Amino acid sequence: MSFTRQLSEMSASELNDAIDDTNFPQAHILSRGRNNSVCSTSSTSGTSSLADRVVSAPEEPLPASSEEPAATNSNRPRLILKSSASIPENDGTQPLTPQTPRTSTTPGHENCTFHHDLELDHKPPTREALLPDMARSYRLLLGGLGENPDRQGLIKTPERAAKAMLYFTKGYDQNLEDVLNGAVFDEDHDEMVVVKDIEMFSMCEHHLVPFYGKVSIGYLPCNKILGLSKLARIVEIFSRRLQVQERLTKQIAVAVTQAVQPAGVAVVVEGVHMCMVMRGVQKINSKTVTSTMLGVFRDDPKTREEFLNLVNSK
Ligand SMILES: Nc1nc2c(ncn2[C@@H]2O[C@H](COP(=O)(O)OP(=O)(O)OP(=O)(O)O)[C@@H](O)[C@H]2O)c(=O)[nH]1
Ligand SMILES: [Zn+2]
Repeated sequence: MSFTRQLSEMSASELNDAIDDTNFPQAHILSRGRNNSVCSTSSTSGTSSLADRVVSAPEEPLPASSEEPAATNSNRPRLILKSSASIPENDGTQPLTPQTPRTSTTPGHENCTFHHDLELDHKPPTREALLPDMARSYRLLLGGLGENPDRQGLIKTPERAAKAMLYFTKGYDQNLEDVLNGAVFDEDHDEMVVVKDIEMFSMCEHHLVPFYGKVSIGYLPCNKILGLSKLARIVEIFSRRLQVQERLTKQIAVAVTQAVQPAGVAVVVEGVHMCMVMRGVQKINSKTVTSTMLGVFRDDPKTREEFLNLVNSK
């Protein structure tokens, strides 16, 4: 079973629950590199999902150290990444990109070539097969507004709107493995990588109106780097769905983790929610900032500060 399939098999809420307590490998299985950066020394490879990387926190106390981060003293239950699980090396027998059409192995979804993460309960085999039903719904909506769906200006609107909605949610049809396209490179580099101000357009799952903004992503590599554009593509996978900003932020962080197993990942999302601008409280200048800090970004204040300084610099 491929790495992506395993990631995909987690529902949004499972993913959310899992990440809430995610921490990176404990000090006893880590070697210290650059400053306080940490890389797993485990050579274990192979496939693993977040779910099967959940292990109990070690019984033995962590080594006392002045550098010991406060986060490791937390009493809350923790998910620990068991090893440096990675996308399987391509030994030449497996294509990097799955065959198309891709199908699901999940019962009831055998013919499905989209919704890899199964966030949606769906029947049609392709996204386009959704169009007629969606267009009918938009037509009803127009009627519900008191409009005449048959007047000239609106005649094609239901189909246009359906196509637009499919576009706004096209992330459901994407998966990490395809998007990465093998652009993960071995590189002896352990300095922070930051790509900031990546434009993001998403759809508020509560009101079905847009929220938009920018995403900044940082990671501290452990001998693997990611093609730079892939960070922006990861943002697309998860923003082009019905979302809440908090989940979007976490999903991006987890995907970067899955892609390159870094020592840490930091994601900051700054969003403007049209549901708060055009309606409701109508606060046109409010911005929502969410962040997910994993691994060394969570544990080491200096690393986190370095990232935030880079993100906030003009
Ligand atoms: N946490 C979070 N909340 C969001 C997001 N997008 C929209 N919301 C909120 O979802 C909530 C829905 O609240 P409800 O009271 O059920 O809906 P409502 O009556 O339309 O709420 P108002 O927006 O306050 O008018 C609102 O507070 C929205 O601001 C998001 O990305 N994250
Ligand atoms: Zn909303």
